[in-house]
Amino acid sequence: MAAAAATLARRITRSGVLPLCRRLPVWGRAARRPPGLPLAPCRAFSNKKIQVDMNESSGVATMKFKSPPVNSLNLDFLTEFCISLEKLENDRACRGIIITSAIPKIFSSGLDITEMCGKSTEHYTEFWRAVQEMWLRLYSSNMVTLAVVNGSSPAGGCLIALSCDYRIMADNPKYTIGLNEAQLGIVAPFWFKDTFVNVVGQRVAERSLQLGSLYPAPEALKFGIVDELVPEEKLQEKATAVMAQWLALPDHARQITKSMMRKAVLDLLVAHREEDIKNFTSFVSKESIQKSLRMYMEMLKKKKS
Ligand SMILES: CCCCCCCCCCC/C=C/C(=O)SCCNC(=O)CCNC(=O)[C@H](O)C(C)(C)COP(=O)(O)OP(=O)(O)OC[C@H]1O[C@@H](n2cnc3c(N)ncnc32)[C@H](O)[C@@H]1OP(=O)(O)O
Repeated sequence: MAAAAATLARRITRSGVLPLCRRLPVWGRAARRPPGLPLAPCRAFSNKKIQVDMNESSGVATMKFKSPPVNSLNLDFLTEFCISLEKLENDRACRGIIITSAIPKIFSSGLDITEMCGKSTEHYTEFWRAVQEMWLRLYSSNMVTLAVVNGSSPAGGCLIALSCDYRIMADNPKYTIGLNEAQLGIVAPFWFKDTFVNVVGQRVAERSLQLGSLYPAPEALKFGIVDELVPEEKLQEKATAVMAQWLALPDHARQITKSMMRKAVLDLLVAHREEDIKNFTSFVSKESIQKSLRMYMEMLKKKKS
């Protein structure tokens, strides 16, 4: 596992573009399972920050974020996330993934702000490439991707949910979700924006992005950021039912349709990846941006006392 992580990290950071394997539609992966063979009911693999349980009889993997205190997306987390996605993508038995959190009340707090503060240009480059890689893999996945948002999910956490095919959120107004970058004095990059527009439409996205709005769950439902609200104790049951509904269709038709809907947005980042990294590094390296991020971190810490 450590060797695989190191290899992937090297590939992400050195070669520039990690080959996005199996991006094109896979024809009926479930149909290739040898008929009549007994299936092991469940397999699991776990890294430091993400637990994956694979149910082979349903072909559904559950990926649980378990990086306390708040599942922030640092370089190690992103690398593990990419490795887990790659493993599942290449596993013919896996047709769907449920992405959720093992940390109570938090889905993910978004990008780890400390990765964007006081670091070198090389570090910002490596970090941003990993963020891009995570999104490219998730948004282009052939599997059915279902976000079970069982806690707050600002910024990068919201991006993960938006990149899935369907979003179920716990029906709790204390949990918020949204792309709140503007509140930190930073700007959601074009592919965050495009992903958001593809889910909620231009008007809601423009207003929400300019205001950096974080929506309590009921409002998130109203604006289409999530598809359903479910009492927290019913999330698992609902996720299983929704997944079964999506998996009832032939894989190839769903996959080609998904690829058709998302291709333009994916292609844009692939074509402008290096430029996007340069924009990010020069943006976060500005003293004014560093100051905003430091103040935001201080505000988070003060809020406690
Ligand atoms: C020209 C255009 C060019 C564009 C170029 C690109 C520009 C840059 C784009 C960058 C995009 C950024 C995306 C992001 O995701 S930024 C991150 C945004 N996240 C947030 O705003 C969430 C902040 N956190 C919270 O609101 C709360 O912590 C939360 C609701 C998640 C949980 O609250 P709770 O009360 O349960 O926990 P605490 O607040 O006490 O937090 C516990 C500790 O965790 C630390 N923490 C929280 N969030 C983060 C984070 N995102 N990164 C790092 N650390 C985080 C918090 O400080 C506490 O730490 P301590 O225990 O040490 O005090």
